[in-house]
Amino acid sequence: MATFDVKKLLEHALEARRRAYTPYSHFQVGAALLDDSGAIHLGCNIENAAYGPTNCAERTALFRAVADGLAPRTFRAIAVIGDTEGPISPCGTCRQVLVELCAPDMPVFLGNLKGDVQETTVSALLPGAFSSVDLQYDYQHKRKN
Ligand SMILES: O=c1ccn([C@H]2C[C@H](O)[C@@H](CO)O2)c(=O)[nH]1
Repeated sequence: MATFDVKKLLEHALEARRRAYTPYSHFQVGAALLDDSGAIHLGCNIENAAYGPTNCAERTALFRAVADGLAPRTFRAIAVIGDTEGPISPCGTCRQVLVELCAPDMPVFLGNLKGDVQETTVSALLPGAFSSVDLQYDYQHKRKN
């Protein structure tokens, strides 16, 4: 049982979605990231005429939280919402960034406008991910083992 309000987190993701800057795809996505103090960090997708620099909602929320001083891997959950047929499916780049900045067992709630919600985890979204472990990087001491 989650010790936080999943419905509220999804509502925040929906609110974040309204801020999306999507002149090219017109596909708006919102994300809400819960930190260990209970604060929620919002993210939306922000597109670009060159397409490649587009930032997804998930990465916007994660990068914003880290830039605001939150320590990576201390987050408790993330909710993502888009206007998809089933629960939204994060892109490969966002899955890799989730692996980098969140604990493997952190819950991820994927929703859509119809109210479908799928609960998964960071590690389930990207099995076999390349990570700091592969670099033999000691994250705690910021040096190679
Ligand atoms: O999980 C997802 C999937 C897609 N997008 C964005 C990227 C782009 O702006 C638009 C269409 O791919 O949706 C997200 O923000 N998150």
